[in-house]
Amino acid sequence: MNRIGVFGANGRMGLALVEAAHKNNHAELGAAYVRSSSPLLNIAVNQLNSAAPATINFSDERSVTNIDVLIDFTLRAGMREHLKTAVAQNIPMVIGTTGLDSDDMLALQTAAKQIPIVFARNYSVGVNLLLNLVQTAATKFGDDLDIEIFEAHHRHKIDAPSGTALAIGEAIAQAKGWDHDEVAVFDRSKIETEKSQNEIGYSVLRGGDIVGEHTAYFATSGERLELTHKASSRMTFALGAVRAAGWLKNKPAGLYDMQDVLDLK
Ligand SMILES: NC(=O)C1=CN([C@@H]2O[C@H](COP(=O)(O)OP(=O)(O)OC[C@H]3O[C@@H](n4cnc5c(N)ncnc54)[C@H](OP(=O)(O)O)[C@@H]3O)[C@@H](O)[C@H]2O)C=CC1
Ligand SMILES: O=C(O)C1=N[C@H](C(=O)O)C[C@H](O)C1
Repeated sequence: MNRIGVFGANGRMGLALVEAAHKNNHAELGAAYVRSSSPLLNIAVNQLNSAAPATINFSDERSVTNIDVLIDFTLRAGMREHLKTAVAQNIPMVIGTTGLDSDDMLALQTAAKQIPIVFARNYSVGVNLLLNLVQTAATKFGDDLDIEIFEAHHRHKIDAPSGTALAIGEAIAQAKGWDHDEVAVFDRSKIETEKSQNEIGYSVLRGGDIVGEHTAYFATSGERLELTHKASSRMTFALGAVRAAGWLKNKPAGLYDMQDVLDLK
């Protein structure tokens, strides 16, 4: 049995991960961690999610013991602290936190020299298939092509564009042989020229309880292809992350992603 420890266990994804780990036949929820200052410490997890085991209380993230894989879906600062814990204790890690900067990515790469890490900006099967489909679309149209990415999420999401939108854009840039940082356009309000075809435009909606929607548009003269993924439950991401945790056990140190887990490369 894979004993899973979930950081940020009181968060939206944390509560879904706790449930997914508990329900998985090959995994067991070992611990549900919250910050050391949290008022939830020692409270039963199933008071917040009735599908969680009655036997596990929220515990202090500084006391990680007897865990096979750690999962982190928190925020940048939390992820950095949790990464240090995983490296210090030599525990494999699954990370879904988005909104990371280049320094955070460097920290992930450095840590992955010592422990195996799966880092994915989306743990759904559909989005990981989409990452391959957009590469085909980007290369099969001619040069007369405009590429745009739209994403929509719930009102609580703080990073924008979403990690998934950026992953889609990076996959397209890679297929086109472009440097993503040079072709990404996040704001057109100050641009007074026509759109270049060597760019990837991003747009964002935040509202209500939208779990996560992404569309890549391939618009050419005379036709338009729209590739859309819609997540309708956070449990999709949580189940994917628990699947990644099972895949990660006994893997050598290295930085992996969900396409490795799903054998989509
Ligand atoms: N890769 C994927 O498939 C998916 C990724 N995500 C990503 O997961 C992340 C979490 O999303 P969501 O669950 O909606 O967010 P929530 O705001 O609901 O939860 C965030 C959690 O992180 C904890 N946290 C925040 N900062 C710290 C810190 N410095 N130290 C320790 N713990 C901290 C919070 O604790 P507290 O309550 O005490 O502040 C809370 O438990 C986001 O980055 C989101 O984009 C989401 C869905 C799918
Ligand atoms: O914050 C979310 O909710 C989500 N975040 C991820 C992202 O930034 O792409 C994945 C998913 O779309 C939900």
